[in-house]
Amino acid sequence: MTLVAGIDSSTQSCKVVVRDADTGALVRSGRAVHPVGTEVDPAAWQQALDTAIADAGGLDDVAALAVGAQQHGMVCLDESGDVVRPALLWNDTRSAAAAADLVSELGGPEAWVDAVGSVPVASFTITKLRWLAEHEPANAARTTAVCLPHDWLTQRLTGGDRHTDRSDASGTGYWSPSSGSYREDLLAQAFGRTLELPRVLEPSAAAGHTASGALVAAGAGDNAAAALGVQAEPGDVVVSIGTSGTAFASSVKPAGSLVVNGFADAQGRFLPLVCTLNAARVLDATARMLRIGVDELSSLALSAPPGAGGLVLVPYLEGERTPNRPDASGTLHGLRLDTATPAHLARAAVEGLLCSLADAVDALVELGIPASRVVIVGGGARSEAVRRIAPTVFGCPVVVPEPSEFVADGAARQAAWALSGAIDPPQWSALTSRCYEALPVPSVRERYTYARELVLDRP
Ligand SMILES: Nc1ncnc2c1ncn2[C@@H]1O[C@H](COP(=O)(O)OP(=O)(O)O)[C@@H](O)[C@H]1O
Ligand SMILES: O=C(CO)[C@@H](O)[C@H](O)COP(=O)(O)O
Repeated sequence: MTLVAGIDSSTQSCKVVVRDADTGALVRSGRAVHPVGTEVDPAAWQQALDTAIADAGGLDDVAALAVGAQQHGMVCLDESGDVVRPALLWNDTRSAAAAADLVSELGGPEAWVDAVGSVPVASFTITKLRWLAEHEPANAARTTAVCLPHDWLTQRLTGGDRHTDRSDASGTGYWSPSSGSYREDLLAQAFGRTLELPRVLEPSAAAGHTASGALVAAGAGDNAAAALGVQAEPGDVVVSIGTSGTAFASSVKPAGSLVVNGFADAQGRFLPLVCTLNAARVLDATARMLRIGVDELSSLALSAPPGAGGLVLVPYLEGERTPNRPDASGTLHGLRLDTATPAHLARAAVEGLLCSLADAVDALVELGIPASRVVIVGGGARSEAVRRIAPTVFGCPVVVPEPSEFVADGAARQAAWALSGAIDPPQWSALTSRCYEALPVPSVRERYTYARELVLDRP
């Protein structure tokens, strides 16, 4: 049996899966936690990767591997290749003002959509580089190269040159998915000069080999890797409920808007995507407030009526990216004596999270992307309340594949693809999924929209 490995170096943890290259069958897996915070020393990702690999029983017997990782994080390197400062992650909002400046300097948001498919917000690497130039001139002066979390880990595995792929390059703000080339002019405008950038590999290319001789594939941003892992069908919109909430779909042509990020995918196509800052951790935070675990939160939520008696949680607990309100906070709206119960709060948290993601799906639909089904993945998809309430909020059937680490799975599938030399990725066994259907409850979204508009412009 030929083995391949996939790595997911995501916000909260590092996961490793080892799979059969031909069938995709899971052979073994491992994981390790990442430090908390929006600024992380990349060495901590390396340590977590080493621990996760050991937990998975080592990778000496794998023929190929690939890294999927959280997008956008700014890893600054000096001329020796050493890290200049801790990486600023996708959910670090300190560069929000820099993002606004960059948008107006280029002539407005439409100019950015034309240039790179997306309007940069604080998550995008280019805005972090502007922030660095303005706030840490000594660190900026030392920086000669910049790369992303998956690029950095891939280079650590190969010991060779730095590479990236189309999907991750498309989240920088200085690479154009439609032309397939860097916009070094935009980088220079943002940072004051250009920097050494990783070479962008095609989806099935090799970045190099590990010391033990395993092929290291191009890797990908985590959402693009998840798209490879879930093997979604036309008409499916994938909604990932991890630290971030994302809604995305495969597209044969570039597709971005003022709200939708027009990313590239990891199969040579495109991945229009909407991302929120607040997803699974809305459930974590609510469970913490109630001093219960997430499973009990789920049971409580299901014990309350749809609409939580009018109680609405607008879940902007870390500020928000879509809509772009970096300084927003969360709000509870509609609290009354009869809704002041743990069950109503639990229901409001699940519904608020899902309404925010339904807004994200709507933004894709407005771009002409079909959404006949929603496929939910990520840690939050393990919640029974999320699964059962989702179709009432999304207004369409919701498919939940049997829980798996889809980012790591997609990276493993990419590794098998690179190893095979074939034109297309291998067709692995179909996933076992369950479909949840329920009548839509439009009043839940109507009330959420009302509450959201009330608080949108208040910090
Ligand atoms: N059964 C569950 N119910 C609700 N949330 C869950 C459940 N299991 C895991 N989670 C949450 O999922 C999140 C981790 O999801 P994951 O997709 O691995 O995130 P990331 O990739 O961003 O690190 C955590 O916040 C965790 O609390
Ligand atoms: O910024 C984005 C997408 O644009 C996020 O989706 C990050 O890629 C982090 O992903 P998770 O760790 O939440 O999976």
